[in-house]
Order: sequence, then structure tokens, then C-alpha cells
Amino acid sequence: MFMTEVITNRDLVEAGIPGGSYLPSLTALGNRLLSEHSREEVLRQVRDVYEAEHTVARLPLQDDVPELKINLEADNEMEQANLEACIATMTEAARTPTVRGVAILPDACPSGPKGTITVGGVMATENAIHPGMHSADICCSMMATNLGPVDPALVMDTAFGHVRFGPLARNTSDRLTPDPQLLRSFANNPFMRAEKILHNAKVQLGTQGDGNHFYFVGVSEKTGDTYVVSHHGSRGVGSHLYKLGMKEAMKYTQCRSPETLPVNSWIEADSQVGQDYWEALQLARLWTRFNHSAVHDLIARDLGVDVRDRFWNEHNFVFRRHGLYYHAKGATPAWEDFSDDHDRLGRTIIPLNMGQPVLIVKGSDSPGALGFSPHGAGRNMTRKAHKATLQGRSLEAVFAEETAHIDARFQSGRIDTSELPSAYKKAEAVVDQIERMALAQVVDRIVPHGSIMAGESDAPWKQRRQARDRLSDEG
Ligand SMILES: Nc1nc2c(ncn2[C@@H]2O[C@H](COP(=O)(O)O)[C@@H](O)[C@H]2O)c(=O)[nH]1
Ligand SMILES: [Mn+2]
Repeated sequence: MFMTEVITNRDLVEAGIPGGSYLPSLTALGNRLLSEHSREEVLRQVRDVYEAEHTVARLPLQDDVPELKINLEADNEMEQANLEACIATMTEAARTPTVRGVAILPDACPSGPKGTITVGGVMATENAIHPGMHSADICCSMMATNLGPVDPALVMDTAFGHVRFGPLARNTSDRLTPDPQLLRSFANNPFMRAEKILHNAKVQLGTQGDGNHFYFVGVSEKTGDTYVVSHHGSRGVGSHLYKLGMKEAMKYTQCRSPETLPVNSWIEADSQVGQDYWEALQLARLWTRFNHSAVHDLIARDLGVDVRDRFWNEHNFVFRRHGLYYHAKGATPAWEDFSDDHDRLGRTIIPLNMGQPVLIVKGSDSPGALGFSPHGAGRNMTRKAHKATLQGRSLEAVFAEETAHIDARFQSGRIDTSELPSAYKKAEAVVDQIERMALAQVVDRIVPHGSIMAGESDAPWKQRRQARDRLSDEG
């Protein structure tokens, strides 16, 4: 009988057992064993029990990575460099232990340090949701509304009065009202009930953000009807959800697979947290749909016309299919029933740039692209590299040349050259690859009349990016 002392939680931690909710029961076990064994023996036995019952094998990075499905062709040196960078980063990301399939699309370009999924990229994973693979702009998406045979110039002016790009929020007098039932669902979800999410769901409703988000007005080649097409995501709702998801993912992955790059951390999909996060993603999606349609409805109301038709699709999201989680970061789902509210004619939307038609396509569910098509034209070079190509020319001259055939407006009143057509890959080459690689079938084209975007601003995040660019120039 050795009963001379007790074992505490701290003793177990000092003996190398990490803290956790199981600690009190292990301590109780240790104290029972103390009546029969030496302290040293008890600690050894408790450690064995901990290892048998409370640890899971750590997952190493995969050496045999799934075959990379490449749907991207390079026509010149710059495109070749882009393709190689895409392959390098996706090959690294594919080493993440959960990854079962990888594809890059014609609009692919790197977006982050090596190992980060590309824009124009798809990653299929097993029992894992990776916030870094659907990106921070959760449910970035396109919505098209057919307004009938209305004068597109009138639609442009009406739209301009209703959109709120950039740091412009809707002020209290023109704020839109969120769907009360949706807000109740937010309050019931452990992620979505966060104060910042609930706040943004109210004050950011009817806002579009900045960067390459846009409102596009054009005329259908097929019917002559005028369409409005919008591009934005879930705004502050999604960006805060992304932060919360990433925090959970990093906590889990640091223990489960410490070799995995932090950006590729994941949440176990069939855990409670995973189910809550999945539901939160669906709620952010519903908020985004409401955000697109609320502004489209205001435009139709002011024009005094009925909405003749409407469809939409997300391109930054996670889809459950074939028992796997398909993460799309800038990729359009190309199978018919990818969501509960998919278009009954199977149409999705692929824009190219403000001066080119928006493509209305029917996805081909190509196995060679894991069932996806591109979400745009994509960039061959960074914003900074693109700016360098314009050196020596005034902003106004570049703008006038590239937008002569359309009514292009920046809501801030300041030209953002990084959003002009020349910033994107050649539209014809992307369309050619979509068709030749049988990723989707073009069923209509919305010919551009005009486009509204945020424009250049002094938003704090833009200033931080410029400061980083200056530093990298100096360094
Ligand atoms: N019709 C327009 N298309 C545009 C515009 N700016 C960008 N784009 C295209 O959209 C995709 C979406 O990019 P994302 O990664 O931010 O989702 C991009 O690849 C471009 O091809 C525009 O003003 N009008
Ligand atoms: Mn987008």
C-alpha cells in the first residue's frame, strides 16, 4: 500500500499529458491506482490509458498526391510562368492529408504563398472542410436578372442609384431589411450568432464591397432583353465567419497534422463543429442570395418592370458530392443540381471583363475538371505587375482606350486600372479553352452596355497593400 500522496491534474500535465476535458477522469484513475502502485508506475499506466483512448494518430503530409487535373494552356512565356506557379502551389496543397482530387481551370492564377489553392482551383477532400480553400470571400457569386426589353442606359442610371460599392455603406435612411427568419437561423448557429456577423448582416445588406465586384448591364444576344449581372460575396458576414472557421481549423489541425500548412487547416466535417460550420456556410450563402436579389429588385421596381427571369451561382464555396467535399475557389459548379436553388435550365454565369460579354453557360460536368468550369478570365499577372505595364500613360488615356465602347463607371469617381480589361487574361483564349476542353457550353452572351465598380479609394486595406508593395520594391 503506497497511499502517501495524491495525483493532481497538474501532475499529469507535467508527466506529458496535454490538458483537455479528459484530465479529471484520468486524475481520478491515477488516484485509484495509487493504492496499489508506486507513483511512477501510476503515471506510466495513466499515460498508457491516455495514449490508447485520447490520442489519434497524427496524419503526415501525403507523398502520393492525387493526379493534378490541368485544364489550362499557356500560349506565351508569361502564361507559362503562371501555369508553372499554379502547378507548384497546387501540388504542395495536394500534400494535405485530406485531399483526394485537384483541378485547375483556364482562369487559374496563384493567390497566396506556395501551398495555397489557386484562384480557378478545385480541391476535393475527405471528411474535411478547409476554410482556406473556399477563401475569405465566402459565396462570392454571380446573379443575373432579365428585366425585359428595357433601355440599358436607363438600367445603368437606375442601378447606379442603388448600388453601394467600396467604403460606402447604406446609411440608415436607405438601409434594407434583412429576412427576419434568416436572422433567427443565424442566432441558432454557434458561428453565425457572433455579434460582428449579426451586425454586418444588417448594416451591410445592399452593399457590394470593392475590388472586382461589379454591376454589369448588357443585352442578351439571343433575345435582345436587358440583363443586370452582379458579382459579390457575403461581405462582412462571410469574412468574419471565415476567421472563426479558420481559428477552429487551426486548433484542430495543429494537433492532428502539425506538418500541414496553416492555410490548409481543416475542420473535421462529421464532428459537431464541422456540422455547425457547414450549416453556417449555407446561411452565409442565403444572406448573399438575398443581398444580390434585394438590389436587383430595387432596380426593377424603379424601372417599373417585372423580373422576367433570374438565376445565380456561387464560385467560392464548398459542395458535397460523391461522399467528398469539393472546395471551389473561383470555380463554377458545372453539374445540374449543385444546389437546392439551382437554375431549372441548368444555366450558370461566367464573366470575362467589363468590356466583354458575360457568358451564360450550361456546365458539362467534366470529370477532367472534377465537375467544374471557370468563373471568369482570371489574371496572368498581379495587380502590381499590370500597373507596371501601363507606365508612362495617364490613367485617363488608358481608361478611355479600354472602355470606349461601354459606359464604365467607378462609384468612388477614381479610375481603378487594375480592373480594366487589360488586367485579365485574353477573353477569347479563355472561351476557346472552355469549349475545347468541354468544360461548359455557351448558351447565350450578355453583350456589355456598361459596368459599375468601386473604383480606387483610400480604404485602409488598400493603403496597407500599397505599403507592402512599396516595401517589396525597396527590399
Ligand atoms: N463582366 C465583368 N467581368 C469582370 C469584371 N471584373 C472582373 N471580371 C471577371 O470576373 C472574374 C471574377 O473574379 P473573382 O476571382 O474576384 O471572383 C474575373 O476572373 C474576371 O474575369 C468586370 O468589371 N466586368
Ligand atoms: Mn468572385
